Amino acid sequence: MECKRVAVIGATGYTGIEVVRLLLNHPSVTIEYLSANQNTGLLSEIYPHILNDDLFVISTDEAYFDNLDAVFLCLPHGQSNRLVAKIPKKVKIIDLSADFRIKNLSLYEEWYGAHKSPDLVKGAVYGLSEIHIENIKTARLVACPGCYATAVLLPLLPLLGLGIVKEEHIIIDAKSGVSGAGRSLSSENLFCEVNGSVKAYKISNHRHIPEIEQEAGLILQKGVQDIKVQFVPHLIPINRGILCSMYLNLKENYSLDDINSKLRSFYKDAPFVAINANKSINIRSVVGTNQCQIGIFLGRVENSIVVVSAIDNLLKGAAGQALQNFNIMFSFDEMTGLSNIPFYP
Ligand SMILES: NC(=O)C1=CN([C@@H]2O[C@H](COP(=O)(O)OP(=O)(O)OC[C@H]3O[C@@H](n4cnc5c(N)ncnc54)[C@H](OP(=O)(O)O)[C@@H]3O)[C@@H](O)[C@H]2O)C=CC1
Ligand SMILES: CC(=O)N[C@@H](CCC(=O)OP(=O)(O)O)C(=O)O
Repeated sequence: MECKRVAVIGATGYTGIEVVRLLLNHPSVTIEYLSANQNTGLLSEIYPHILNDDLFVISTDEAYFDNLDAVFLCLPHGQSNRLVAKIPKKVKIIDLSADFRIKNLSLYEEWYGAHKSPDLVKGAVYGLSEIHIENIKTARLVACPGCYATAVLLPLLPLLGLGIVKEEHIIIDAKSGVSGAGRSLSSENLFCEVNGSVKAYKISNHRHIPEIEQEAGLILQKGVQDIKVQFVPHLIPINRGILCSMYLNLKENYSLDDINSKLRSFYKDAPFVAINANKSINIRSVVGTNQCQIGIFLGRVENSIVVVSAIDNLLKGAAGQALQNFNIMFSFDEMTGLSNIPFYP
């Protein structure tokens, strides 16, 4: 099959270098160039785990787009929406930032500031692969979801959409490894600050709340701000991975077997989503993979369930889902370049 020519903009960040690693194992991709803000030069000198001596990182100011089929934007929020206007329409865009995730511009502005390419927001597709696969197939611009949002929405959306759980009192407790914060320096993420501790942060004030509420509202055919969730993220002293526990109330007295079979049937064609009743879920079993593992349990309170999901924030939560979306956009098998099994222990 013909190779697609791609560029990775922001290739020196944590998600960017994961995209590069995955692309190097993709049989139908040619990397045209990589770019960064300041960290330019031979990639193997910036990242010693990459041994190729022919991959150079240029400045994003010198980025060109004419001969590309696709571009991965792995930039901080507010930078992608600046750049997209320069990209010709024939080039497909896979954006890992939040710039095109939120459909309501005033809501976007509330959380991220003024949008620099508002005209392109409407046509962008929210890139939660399993849920929006049909729209992703024909999309020109895919906005990959946030890492926490992916771990929350994969179990939550079918539970809401199939009428299994109530939309009120959705309680989400999520924990993330430190790579979720990116590679740029911040004293909050220094070893001594993070190691040996766990902290809850941005309680009820995390920027993934609007995208979670938007998608929950859409699946229920309600407004993007009609559903409210309690969301508490925690920073834990590991490099990668997200574990998310959700406490939900059932609409009817469903058995666990019922819920398990409804979810399994919803995801029957989704190679990266694994559902199990009463299976203990952990981060180790998904790190290094594009999987989302989901465990469902009966709650102790009458008519309640507890749902636990785990993903690798840099793969299903970022670069892996981005490549999955690329595969869908270009009609490759969804799993191309993504079929890793995690190492153990
Ligand atoms: N980390 C994660 O788990 C996830 C991250 N995301 C999102 O993906 C995007 C990238 O995240 P991540 O890789 O973690 O971030 P990093 O901070 O690790 O990397 C950012 C990249 O963008 C470049 N860059 C930094 N500032 C600018 C600027 N002002 N203009 C142009 N380029 C710039 C950096 O270049 P240089 O090295 O030269 O500074 C680097 O290549 C973000 O929007 C993030 O929110 C989404 C899901 C998960
Ligand atoms: C541990 C940690 O700091 N995580 C990041 C989320 C990273 C991510 O996926 O989100 P965006 O793409 O929306 O930036 C945070 O809480 O801000």
